[in-house]
Amino acid sequence: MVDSTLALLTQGYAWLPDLSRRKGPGPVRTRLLGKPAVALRGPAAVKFFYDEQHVRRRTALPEPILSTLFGHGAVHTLDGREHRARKALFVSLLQDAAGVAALAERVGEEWDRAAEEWSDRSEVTLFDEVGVLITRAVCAWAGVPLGAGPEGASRFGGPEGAEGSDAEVRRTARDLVAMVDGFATAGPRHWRARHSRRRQEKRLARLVEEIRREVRSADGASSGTGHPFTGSGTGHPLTDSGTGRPATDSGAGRPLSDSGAGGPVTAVEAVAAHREADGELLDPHTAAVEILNIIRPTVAVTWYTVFGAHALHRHPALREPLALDRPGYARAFAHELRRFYPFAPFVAGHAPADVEWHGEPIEAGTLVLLDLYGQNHDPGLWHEPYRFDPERFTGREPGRDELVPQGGGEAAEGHRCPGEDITLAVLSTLLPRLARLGHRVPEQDLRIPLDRMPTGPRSGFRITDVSTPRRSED
Ligand code: HEM
Repeated sequence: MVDSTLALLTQGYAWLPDLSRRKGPGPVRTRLLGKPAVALRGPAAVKFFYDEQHVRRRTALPEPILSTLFGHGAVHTLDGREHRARKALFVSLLQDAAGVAALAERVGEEWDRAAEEWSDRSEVTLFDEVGVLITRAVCAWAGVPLGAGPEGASRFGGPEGAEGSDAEVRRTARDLVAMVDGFATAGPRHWRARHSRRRQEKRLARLVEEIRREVRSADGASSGTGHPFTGSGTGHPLTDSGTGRPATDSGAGRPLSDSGAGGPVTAVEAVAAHREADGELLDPHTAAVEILNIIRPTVAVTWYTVFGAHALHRHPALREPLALDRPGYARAFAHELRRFYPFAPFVAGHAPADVEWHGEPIEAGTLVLLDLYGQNHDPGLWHEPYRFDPERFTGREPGRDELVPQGGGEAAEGHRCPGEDITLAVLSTLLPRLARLGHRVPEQDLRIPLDRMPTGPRSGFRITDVSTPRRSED
């Protein structure tokens, strides 16, 4: 059988749908990186794929993807008990309704501040600016200091003054975007991604060590009992867990919202305090990897925001219900953006033993792909799948394994993305603002190349003559 690695790299999102069309219905057999592979799609395939008897993740992700997108030792690479213990940390942090709402509110405030500034500029590239404003919001929310800024001076000696802060926010945004942008290419974008990841991992590992030192010394000063990080009874999650449960389950306070007892607990503090299935803290490097697995994909919502601008430009009639905040419409629009536009192409794991899918044998060691992009455009599941229509989702939520841009199954049990609430909340905050933003879209290259991964409008979506709703009323 022909190896498809080159075809994947050159055709991008079109590769698997093309192969499926050529081979007809049913699983698609091919080879990737020299190994036998089979691609599946559809709600029943989602159930099959997310059963660990059928698919395991540990060795499935190639080194170039780990060194750019996810990080070595990331939750994405774990199975079984180790995965469930680590995943509980993400689920408790990222599916806490108050925490999600607090993040979305911050993103909205940053947009409002930025939009005022855009109106003083002759032209703005939306992709760049949205990346920066989400970076600013998510880092403040997660407890990642970026020099002095609205939150005040850094505990960790970042550059002082608003200018220093702005430069650092932009540098960090560039790194976070680069990690996503360079995972599926062999050229300079890939090396930039590796470099960005190394820089951010180093910095965040130092932050974790510093937080742990601070807590140890505070704990020593207040109680003077026993070994730090093991049940000192101070109520701080870093010292109070020791149970193998994630710190945020300890009752020490709700993550990311002011608990009133023991003060707010940030995502960074929760990761620093998290204990693995064996009761051990994460080593600082892995903790840094997982902090990045919270802030990097939040910044990746930039891609969908720009797709939102593209959709509104192509379908101006959809602007009004968004701008007027018709109940449920922004969420429906966000679902349709995630279905229609290409982002994650597929997810992959290995068959741990000889297994069978609908009578088709899948040999142990076979790479099993779940075709996310293909499923989101499957005419058997979606009427006119290549038509952008948010009304598909008005008045109804998609089925668990039907719409799968961020994986399928249950987030708490399998590898489904734990960041869907955040993705939807951030988009539901930004899309109505985007629809209300006065602007012009000058002549530019808005094509979205399917052979580039990840992709987006080539121009980054440039806008001119920006006016904010308040300004235009002045
Ligand atoms: C831009 C929107 C996003 C897209 C397209 C996306 C897509 C995905 C996909 C396809 C997976 C893999 C599912 C699997 O392996 O079965 C995943 C996993 C993950 N995502 Fe997202 N995601 C997004 C936003 C977020 C956000 C906002 C966060 C966190 C704040 C996040 C955190 C994670 C984590 C930690 C995992 C690993 C889960 C595990 O292996 O158990 N993602 N995401």
